[in-house]
Amino acid sequence: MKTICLLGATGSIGTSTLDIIERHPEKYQLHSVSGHKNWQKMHEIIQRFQPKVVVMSDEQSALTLKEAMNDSTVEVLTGEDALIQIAKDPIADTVVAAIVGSAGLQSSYAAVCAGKRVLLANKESLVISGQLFMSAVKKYGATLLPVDSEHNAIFQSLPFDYQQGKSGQGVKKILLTASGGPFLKFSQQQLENVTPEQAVAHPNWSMGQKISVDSASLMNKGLELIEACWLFDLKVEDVQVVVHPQSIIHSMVSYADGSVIAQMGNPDMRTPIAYGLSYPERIESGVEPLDFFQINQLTFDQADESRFECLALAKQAFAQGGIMPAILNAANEEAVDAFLNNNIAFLDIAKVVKQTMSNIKNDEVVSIDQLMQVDVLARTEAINIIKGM
Ligand SMILES: NC(=O)C1=CN([C@@H]2O[C@H](COP(=O)(O)OP(=O)(O)OC[C@H]3O[C@@H](n4cnc5c(N)ncnc54)[C@H](OP(=O)(O)O)[C@@H]3O)[C@@H](O)[C@H]2O)C=CC1
Ligand SMILES: CC(=O)[C@@H](O)[C@H](O)COP(=O)(O)O
Ligand SMILES: [Mn+2]
Repeated sequence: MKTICLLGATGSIGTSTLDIIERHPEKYQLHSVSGHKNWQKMHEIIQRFQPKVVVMSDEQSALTLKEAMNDSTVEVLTGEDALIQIAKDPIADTVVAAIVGSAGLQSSYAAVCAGKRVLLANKESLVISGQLFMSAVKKYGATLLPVDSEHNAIFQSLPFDYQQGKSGQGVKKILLTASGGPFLKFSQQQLENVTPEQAVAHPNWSMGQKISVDSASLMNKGLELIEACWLFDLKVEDVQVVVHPQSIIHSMVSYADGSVIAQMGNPDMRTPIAYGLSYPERIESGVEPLDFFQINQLTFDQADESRFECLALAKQAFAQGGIMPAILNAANEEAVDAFLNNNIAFLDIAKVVKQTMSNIKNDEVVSIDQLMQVDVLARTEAINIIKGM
């Protein structure tokens, strides 16, 4: 029996994880959960799963939840310290890190430092703090299992020794697939007028708002490229983005002998989550197997970085190193939020990120605390840029 701490239980990944846990009550027990503001959904989760500890990181939502509950056996906590507390609590052996954005960094890092089995959905953790994060995985003997569909696919397509941290093994290139998002075929002129509603309507995946906008701008692919480099000890040149609009192949590994191994499946996050929960075994996930006679075609193309500048900006930030990826990430989070609130246009997202990156001087990474300060600084800068637009 595995005992689970689920960070970001009220979100899209959280919901898919709960579905898997519910399918296998003999294998998984939910010990602790976190949400931020959605106390109604958390109330339902408590009734369904009866976790022992609940964190609502937003204080007012924690109070409202407490008032709505009459079950005193559940402990309701609030704040960042409480998130870290459940992430490193020895009772849970497995932590699913599914908070969105830099808000998820400290708790996922705490889980790694506690030597947990960590199912990482929060790609921003690796973008911001890749070096520190991966060093901590080694130092504290954590088991890091990527949940992001592409990285999970790469992990599944790598040889066992590579999965255990021994790079080489005849691996030549990683082919990171990208759907291209809802605006794949849009001209530059059409991109000027797209709305938040259009941006969050991903053609293949049902996801939270922030990652959906990132997919539409291709920032998601930029973040994933950085994520892949840290996870699999690669250089940017080792990773090729391949636009594959059907999202059937979730990524591939190309080998020295000419073999290319791909992981395929219907686009449903329950597959990588089930894989992470049961690794190295496999369990039922509720996802229908692919029906090859229903698939019309699988197509592939290059990514267009002139129309989707965010991908190029992410590559630049990673090449510059230091705190620059943290600056990129923070600026992007603010810009996406402003776009979703109709305060800036879609194409302004890249402008805000680019300007923030050039306004803040790069520096060496020292600690997670320093990176959290950089996050605040870059957000302040990005907000000023947004106000001036
Ligand atoms: N959805 C997907 O298919 C995929 C997601 N990912 C990654 O997984 C992560 C989660 O994505 P997704 O589930 O789509 O996102 P959602 O927006 O659906 O859910 C986000 C979760 O984080 C919580 N949260 C939001 N803000 C804060 C905060 N400031 N402090 C603490 N918790 C907070 C939310 O709480 P509440 O709702 O209660 O306010 C919710 O539980 C992201 O990093 C994303 O990039 C990766 C691959 C695929
Ligand atoms: C499901 C998942 O992992 C998302 O990150 C997905 O990859 C988004 O798709 P694109 O960014 O390729 O549009
Ligand atoms: Mn992905």
